[in-house]
Order: sequence, then structure tokens, then C-alpha cells
Amino acid sequence: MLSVIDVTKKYGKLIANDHVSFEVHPGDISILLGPNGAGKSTIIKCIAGLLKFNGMILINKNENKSLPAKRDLGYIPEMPALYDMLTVWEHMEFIARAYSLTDWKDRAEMLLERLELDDKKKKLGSDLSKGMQQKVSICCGLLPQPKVILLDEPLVGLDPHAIKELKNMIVEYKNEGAAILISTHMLDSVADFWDSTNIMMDGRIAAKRTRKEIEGSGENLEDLFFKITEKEKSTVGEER
Ligand SMILES: Nc1ncnc2c1ncn2[C@@H]1O[C@H](COP(=O)(O)OP(=O)(O)OP(=O)(O)O)[C@@H](O)[C@H]1O
Repeated sequence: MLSVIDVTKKYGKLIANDHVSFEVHPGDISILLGPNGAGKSTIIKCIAGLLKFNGMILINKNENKSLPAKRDLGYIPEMPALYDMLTVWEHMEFIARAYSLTDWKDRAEMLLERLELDDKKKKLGSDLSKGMQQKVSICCGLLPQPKVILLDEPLVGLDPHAIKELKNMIVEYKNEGAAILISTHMLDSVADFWDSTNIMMDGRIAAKRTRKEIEGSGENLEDLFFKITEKEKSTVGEER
């Protein structure tokens, strides 16, 4: 379970996250929506332990910067950051050592095969295309079988096969009880499988819904997104 409790993050005077609170439960796929600059990547980086913030973030009840929390967390960033001088397979080895994984090789092979990287194992990070780097980053994030998974714009730049496989993998992790948070602009791409959503605007959570609530009210996700973000925009405009 992921708990974000009253998180505020400022970059200098700019408030990128303003008292943000939400939860993602085991077995739920939660999507984080919002226009450019709403604060989605910032909260994801706070959860991943990459930024200092005010408030509290718990991963399975452990403070996010603690070792047990880090063991349970998988983070797939918007921009893949590979080591230029490590091969694809060495990236897998690196993660396996960092997480003290045992019996990881078959799993690494399976992940690489599913994302069509099995013939790229000996290639250096610097010799991979942007999409291939993104695929390696996904394999690195998923190798330790995390219980809480953060994906920041995971489908951007992937080919159709990889998009299909990653979506399948996300649903498999959900079915195994992982709590999954996905930041995306591609509403269509997540329409089939999301369970809850938080819509951000100007650093705040402007609306929260479960799928059941939306289906019950007869709205669809896209309508809700525009209703919330366009209304918020005009309200902010009026206040100024
Ligand atoms: N390192 C930084 N230093 C200063 N300001 C930053 C930094 N990173 C983000 N910001 C600002 O914080 C705000 C939120 O940015 P963030 O990247 O979290 O938004 P986002 O919702 O992920 O946007 P997008 O959909 O464009 O990726 C923006 O105003 C952005 O300019």
C-alpha cells in the first residue's frame, strides 16, 4: 500500500505539490492525471525518494526513504537513466546485486524476452535507441518484483508490441496484489484497467474518483478530466 500524506514540495518559491494526499491500495491501478506542470512527476519523484518534501510518504507502512520501503518500491522514470558502459544484461546483474536477489536470472530472461530485448543482452546502454533504453528501465524496475510500482509516462516512446506487453504486465502485477501508480496523459491507453484516479491541477489534487464512482455517475474519464481541469483553470483565472 502507498500512502501519500499531506505532501508539499517547493522549488524555491514555486509550490509544485501543495498538501497532496492520496492512497493506492494493494491490487489497485491508480492513475495520476493532470495538465503539463500540474505536479505529477514531482509527487512521483517525492515517492521514489528523489526529492526532499514536507509531509509523509509510506510504502507498506514504512517511511519511503527507509530500506524496507525501497525494497518494496519499483520506479520506472519518465526519462530512462542507464549506465552507458554497462550492457543490458549487466544492468540486470546490477539490480540483482543492489536488491540481493537470488534466482533472478530466469526472471530477467523472461522480462527481456517479453520486451523483445533478448537479442540485445550484450549491447551497451549507450548503444540503445531511446525506446530500447525505456524497455531496459522497465525491466530494471520490475526485476525485484516490487509491491508498489510507480510508472511515470510509461508508454511514451514504446512500440506497439511493448505497449501491449507492458499493459499485460501491469495487470499481472495488479492481480498479484501490487499497488500501482501510473502518471499519464494518454487516457485511452489506461481506459481498460484503471481502478482509481487522482486529477492534479496547480500542484493540488483537484478531484479523486474510483472507477465505480465514474461508471455509476455515467461520466467517462476524459469528460471528467476536461471538466475538472478546465473548470479549475477558469476558477484560477477568475481569482486572479
Ligand atoms: N527541478 C525543478 N526546478 C524548478 N521547478 C521545477 C523543477 N521540476 C519541476 N518544476 C516545476 O514544478 C511544476 C510541476 O512540474 P512537474 O514536472 O511535476 O509537472 P508534471 O505534471 O509532471 O508535468 P508534465 O505533464 O509536463 O510532465 C512545474 O511548474 C515545473 O516547472
